[in-house]
Amino acid sequence: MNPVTPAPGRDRLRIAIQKSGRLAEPARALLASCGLSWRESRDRLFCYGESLPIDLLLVRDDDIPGLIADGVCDLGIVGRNVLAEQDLAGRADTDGPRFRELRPLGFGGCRLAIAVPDAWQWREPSQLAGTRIATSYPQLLSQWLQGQGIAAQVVLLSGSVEIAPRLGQADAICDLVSSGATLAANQLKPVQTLLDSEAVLAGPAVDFDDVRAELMELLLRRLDGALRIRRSKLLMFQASRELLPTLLPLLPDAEEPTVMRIDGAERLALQALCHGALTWQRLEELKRAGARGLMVLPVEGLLA
Ligand SMILES: Nc1ncnc2c1ncn2[C@@H]1O[C@H](COP(=O)(O)OP(=O)(O)OP(=O)(O)O)[C@@H](O)[C@H]1O
Ligand SMILES: O=P(O)(O)OC[C@H]1O[C@H](OP(=O)(O)OP(=O)(O)O)[C@H](O)[C@@H]1O
Ligand SMILES: [Mg+2]
Repeated sequence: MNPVTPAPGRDRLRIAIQKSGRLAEPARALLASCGLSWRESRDRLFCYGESLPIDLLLVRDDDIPGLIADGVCDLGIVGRNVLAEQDLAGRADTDGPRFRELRPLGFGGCRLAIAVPDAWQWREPSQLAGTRIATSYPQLLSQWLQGQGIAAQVVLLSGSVEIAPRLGQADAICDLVSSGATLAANQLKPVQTLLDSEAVLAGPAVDFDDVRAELMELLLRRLDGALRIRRSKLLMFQASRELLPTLLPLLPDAEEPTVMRIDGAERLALQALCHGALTWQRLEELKRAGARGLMVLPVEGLLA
């Protein structure tokens, strides 16, 4: 099958994902955890859905919004940063948003931020007036500058934005930041976040009116289950009965725990499905409140 021709009759759903890069592996793993399996084409650009009529097209992440806009693909997994930038870029042709963010997916987390040289005494955004700001995100940056009423020059660079101030091409930059290591290595500091980003499942702003609507609904249902499970853990511990009123409020994101008596004693064994992050701090808090033998287990599947 030719990967860039819409599927005949539109009886299959086609999802664009990154071929290689940060989002490639987690995107495939997430879709696989929704029960999707594929047969890969020899050129490794197209994956034919075997378990469901849902195919994958493997592309550069920057191409994903355009493929959705052109109807070549129905959905895509892409960073919110790329989607939002290209949505703004295409607004001249349409009245409202061209794309819809269907689900945030919990990976590829980063932020689009303005960074200035370490030596700057940063106080407020108005200091950017009259400066040159290098970025690969001209639309998002221009929109933010306009909202702030700041007149600055946007210098468009496709990569290696962080070295622009050292090369004298710009005074400040606007780029993706995750750990902050790249900024630090270039003697820059982040001063203003424009967008918090993560990978999202994106689709066109308009609804499908054929079998793709049902396929998308099925996929979203499975995705919601898979995402919920991904964050869920089974917490097991023991405690004496009189401590329950102290311990249970420490588990606000847990479902009603299962409570079992141990050998008729006053000690209880509890297991609770927790949907929030079970950090070391939370476990230590439970221990201080009298929980013993705390154990956290991954959840492989869940059928309510
Ligand atoms: N340092 C980072 N940490 C976490 N996520 C990031 C980071 N940098 C970028 N991302 C997210 O991952 C997405 C893909 O980044 P990647 O570096 O793989 O893209 P790319 O080099 O443009 O790949 P492609 O070859 O597909 O064009 C970004 O658009 C962003 O949403
Ligand atoms: O805050 P950090 O953890 O350092 O991450 C931020 C860097 O990561 C991304 O670049 P990437 O590593 O993908 O390099 P590239 O942009 O040159 O592809 C991004 O463009 C930043 O440069
Ligand atoms: Mg790219």
